Amino acid sequence: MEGNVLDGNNGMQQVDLLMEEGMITKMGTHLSREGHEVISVRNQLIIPGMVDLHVHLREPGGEQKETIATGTKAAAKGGFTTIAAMPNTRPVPDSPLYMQQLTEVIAKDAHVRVLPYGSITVRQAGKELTNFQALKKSGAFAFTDDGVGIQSAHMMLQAMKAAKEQEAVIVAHCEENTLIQKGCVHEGTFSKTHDLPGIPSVCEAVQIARDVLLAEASGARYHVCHVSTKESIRVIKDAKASGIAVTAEVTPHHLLLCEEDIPSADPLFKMNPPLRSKEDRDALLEAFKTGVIDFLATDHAPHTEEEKQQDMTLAPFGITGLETAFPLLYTHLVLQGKISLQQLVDGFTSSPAKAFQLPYGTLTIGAVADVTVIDLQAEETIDPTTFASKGKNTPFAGWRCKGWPQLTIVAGTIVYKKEGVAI
Ligand SMILES: NC(=O)N[C@@H](CC(=O)O)C(=O)O
Ligand SMILES: [Zn+2]
Ligand SMILES: [Zn+2]
Repeated sequence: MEGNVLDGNNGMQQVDLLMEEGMITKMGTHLSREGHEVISVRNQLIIPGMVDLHVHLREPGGEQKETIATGTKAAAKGGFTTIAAMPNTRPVPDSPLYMQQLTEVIAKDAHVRVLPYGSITVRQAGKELTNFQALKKSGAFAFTDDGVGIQSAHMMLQAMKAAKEQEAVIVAHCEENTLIQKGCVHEGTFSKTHDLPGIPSVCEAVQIARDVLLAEASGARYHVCHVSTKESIRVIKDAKASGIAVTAEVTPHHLLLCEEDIPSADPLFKMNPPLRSKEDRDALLEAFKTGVIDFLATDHAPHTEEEKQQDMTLAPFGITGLETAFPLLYTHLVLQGKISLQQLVDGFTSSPAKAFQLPYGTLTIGAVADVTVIDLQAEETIDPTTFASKGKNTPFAGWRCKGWPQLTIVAGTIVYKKEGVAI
């Protein structure tokens, strides 16, 4: 393969990549082409295969919203080669049996690498810890109850102790339920003008503050999902300064949108955590640029059109993200001069890999041949009807973007090629 390589670890180079048996075996200029199939993408950008550690695939139990087949097809189309699947499915992967059943479907149906999360508590009900050792043995990559916050400090401490024993990361959706009454949007100007129940910023930060102290007490590795408020950033920054092993992610929608961008009580703008204030959005961008927030994750959360046609209070939380993440951030942050291309690429490759000690997200000799090719010039309008995902629920329909993935390679095998692309 030949082209311009931008790697979070190694910068931009014009190189040839040799892939053999799923690995990168040589990199350099003027490598011999003899006996090899040549993929020439000279005017395009080659980056490490992208990593998204926060994806809802919905299978088992929610196949009307998404399946492992459709969700991973969407991932491949979005340039992702490794994704981590959230456990808020039915059943929840809270036992070795359910975890095994899940890994069997992944082995059979997935178009990209899928790392399944095990749940922290049985049925994600917050009452009883799962068996981390048994779950890890049957394939759990890390532990989370994403979709709900762990309400009990005692439960979270037990979870962290168990995770430390297994050298696994605790991944947390932070939301203190006693501070919310059926909220559906950020408690702020939009909730007031539309008379909708709000979700206050403090319900997130208060749980992160509790958890970083528990992480310190237990010595566990702790990761915060979808950070949305400036107060959360302050807590994470202080915890990092104190040497606590915490990392954090931010979604494209929280970097690009705020409550002022919600045109009406439209459920396509309803997600959890909600779009916050402009100050929160700006603080998130700054935190990502300075490394207080470690990496990017989509929180791809597909739902059916019927579900999203209900009113703002009844519709489920969540928006799709896999197929639009790179073009959105490239066009509306990189091309606007708000972050560098390197920061965007790192955020979806080397940074999540580093935070979770995964052997992906880099193009180096001996690494797995996970590669994504992007055309930075190609310009298209986001059209949900063309999504590979079953979930068409995006607030970004109609946005014009550059930087569309053209080719996605997992362990040396092409899993996505954009229609009409010559290689
Ligand atoms: N983010 C969302 O708005 N929804 C997620 C749950 C979650 O990530 O908390 C979902 O499963 O739909
Ligand atoms: Zn969540
Ligand atoms: Zn989620």
